[in-house]
Amino acid sequence: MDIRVDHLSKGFADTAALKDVCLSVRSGELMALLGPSGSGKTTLLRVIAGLEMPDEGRVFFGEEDATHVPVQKRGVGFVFQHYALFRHMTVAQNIGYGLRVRTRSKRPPSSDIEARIRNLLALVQLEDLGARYPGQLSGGQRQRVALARALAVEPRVLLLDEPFGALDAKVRKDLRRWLREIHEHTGQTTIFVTHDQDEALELADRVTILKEGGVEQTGTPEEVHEDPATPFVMSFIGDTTCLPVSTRDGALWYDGTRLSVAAPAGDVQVTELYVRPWDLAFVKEGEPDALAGTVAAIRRSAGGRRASVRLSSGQMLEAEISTDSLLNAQDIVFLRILRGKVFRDT
Ligand SMILES: Nc1ncnc2c1ncn2[C@@H]1O[C@H](COP(=O)(O)OP(=O)(O)OP(=O)(O)O)[C@@H](O)[C@H]1O
Repeated sequence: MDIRVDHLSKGFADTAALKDVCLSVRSGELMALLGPSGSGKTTLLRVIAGLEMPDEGRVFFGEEDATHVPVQKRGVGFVFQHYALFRHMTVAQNIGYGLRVRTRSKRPPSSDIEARIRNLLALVQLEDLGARYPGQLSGGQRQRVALARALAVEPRVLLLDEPFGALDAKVRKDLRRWLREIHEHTGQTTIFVTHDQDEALELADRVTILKEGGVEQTGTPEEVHEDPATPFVMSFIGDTTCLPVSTRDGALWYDGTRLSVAAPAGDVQVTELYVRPWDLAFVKEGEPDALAGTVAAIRRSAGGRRASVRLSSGQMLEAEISTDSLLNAQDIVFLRILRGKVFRDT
């Protein structure tokens, strides 16, 4: 089931939570909604679910205009950060609940429900825990039960709002991998809210980045990482240093040094160059395009090691260094910018 959101706006009192949001989620796709706190991710998910009515715009489920279809009739499955399982019911009863409460005409036979529960327990790798109560499970196991329960009713779309948000980092990582595997197995159209860039990039087929209620960019993890559409996306996805630069003689200049990064075409005079830590090279003194600086600190980062370099202008620049680098704090270094991004309207 593909989902389309067309020019959606939603306000609360004096807050514009969503501003003219357009979004298409393809059938079978895992789409992440990524953005900082308050950017409108949950509101967008709730409007898609039918838990919130938009002020303007429409929501389509396939060809059907679902904007005014009540939540119970949309065929959506939810998992929230703190998903309340029924404490007095076993895991198996929790998973089967949505099927058992159906009206008689729509309820599958009991043996089919039992078989479905067994399949779902296997899918979420909790085969042996069907008889336990939620209070006897870890947080990660509980979220897996919540997902099985959401899948039990065969929803047209699965909506996940920071489902692993309350769990510790190691469990989160395991569950991420696991969710990806489940998704590959079920092919269920899924929309996933997170404020964690790594989670979005690792899990999703495509990512939509929201800022202040508006869509900044939708693209594959590679697209938003390698070709960010706006300075916000560039800074939000991965570390970035922003340098004020000017254009002269068809080149970019920073603090009197002509850089070897190509200047944008057109008449941009003063602009900003966004540089990733891994798009810098340490070079020898005297190279014409090298920026001189002093290493202020060296620290570990997720992928290796980073040097914080104070350029002679006073500006700090983050540069990736090899794990066997002999660089020390206070060393004088020379950096060449290999690659950077200039946005036209900054
Ligand atoms: N029920 C509500 N009443 C008033 N304001 C609301 C309500 N729900 C959301 N908002 C406001 O709308 C904006 C978007 O909120 P939303 O929860 O969608 O953001 P979010 O990106 O999901 O944030 P977080 O990551 O912190 O959950 C925020 O400014 C929030 O304060």
